[in-house]
Amino acid sequence: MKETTQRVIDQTAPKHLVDHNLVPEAVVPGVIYEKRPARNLKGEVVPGLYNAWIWLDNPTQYNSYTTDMTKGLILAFRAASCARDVATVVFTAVGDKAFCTGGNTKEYAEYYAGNPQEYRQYMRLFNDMVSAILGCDKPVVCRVNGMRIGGGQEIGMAADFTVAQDLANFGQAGPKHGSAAIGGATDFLPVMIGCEQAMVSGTLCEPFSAHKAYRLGIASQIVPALKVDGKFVANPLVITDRYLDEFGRIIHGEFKTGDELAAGKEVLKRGEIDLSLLDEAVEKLCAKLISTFPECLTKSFEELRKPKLDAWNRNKENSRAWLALNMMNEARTGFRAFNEGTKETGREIEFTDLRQALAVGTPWTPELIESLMPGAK
Ligand SMILES: CC(C)(COP(=O)(O)OP(=O)(O)OC[C@H]1O[C@@H](n2cnc3c(N)ncnc32)[C@H](O)[C@@H]1OP(=O)(O)O)[C@@H](O)C(=O)NCCC(=O)NCCSC(=O)C1=CCCCC1=O
Repeated sequence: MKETTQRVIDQTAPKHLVDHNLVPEAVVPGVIYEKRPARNLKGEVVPGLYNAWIWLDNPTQYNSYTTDMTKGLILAFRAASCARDVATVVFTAVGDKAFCTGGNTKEYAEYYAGNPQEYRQYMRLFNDMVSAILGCDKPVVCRVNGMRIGGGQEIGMAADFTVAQDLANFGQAGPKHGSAAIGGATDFLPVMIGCEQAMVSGTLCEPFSAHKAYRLGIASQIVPALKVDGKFVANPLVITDRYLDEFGRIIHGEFKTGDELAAGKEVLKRGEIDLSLLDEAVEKLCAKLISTFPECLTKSFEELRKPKLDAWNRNKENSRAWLALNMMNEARTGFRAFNEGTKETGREIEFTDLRQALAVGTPWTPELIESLMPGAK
């Protein structure tokens, strides 16, 4: 820093700063709040400036968020938002398998199933968590370290930027597990990728590869993460070397099938995952962001958030009410099926059995739900 600027700081900066945060410090298991020194475009540390790295830390359950973790995230985003010395928030998770696969299905199945008034309270926290991301006073970069599914995709899309390692898949799970993707996905997806592809993602629950997410506009950058024989290679399970098939359909970013897939799996087995390029890309983006006027940057991202924020604010209260009541039947069934099922029995219900029962007017009774559980005779 120039000496003259330092002198002005010494003479005019207040000796005591008012704390605008709600709580002095929040330590919630499952969420890590870390301040890392910010770097400039040359990669040098900038003294006195930081990026707040907010980590989901529940890797054995694919970084799904529990009720306590939603509280931790609200507080962490609030802390980062208020911290004068924090320039950018990096929102990420521990490990290389998952960024987040949404709400904790064990908690959903064992506590909230059949308990709509409790789930309604939970949804207040969930909504506040999404709003805390969308309302953060700092730009938010989602560092996608692994799959981003269900509510994980929703809180990830609430961020301003998505930078992903290319083995990560992106998608929704709701209609397969007894929910609707109305925790943000139905608000954000149409404005981010258009109504048709949003419909595909939000209803069919077939994940997009990172390459497809990048092409459609869910991610602004993807980087390779698999190292084979010391060299980074693109996700070998995905078509990345050609754009069109013989009929002119886009196949770039689609998952490989058949022999090509089998060969891809062999490559995957031989490799090791290295997220250093992901970290480099995230640091570079953070460096670009601090190389701007702070208020002009803030005004810019506040305006650019509006299409997502408007849709979210329009729908979030109704969505909360609907999701609470849905815990009485479809969520109660779907989340229990995922929680109680196994690889052998499957973790989803036989959807056509339920549809056949409802088609002849069968009411939702505990017996109907039991009969639908995977493995039920
Ligand atoms: C498709 C999957 C994401 C990944 O599948 P796969 O790669 O086959 O891994 P699994 O063996 O299924 O998972 C590994 C272990 O992690 C546990 N796990 C995974 N996700 C969760 C979760 N969300 N909560 C708790 N535990 C989870 C899994 O049980 C495995 O552990 P185990 O001990 O059993 O070996 C697949 O995992 C999957 O579909 N996961 C569930 C996705 C999901 O349904 N999420 C909730 C969606 S709904 C939601 O998030 C909502 C948000 C707010 C609004 C309302 C709402 O519904």
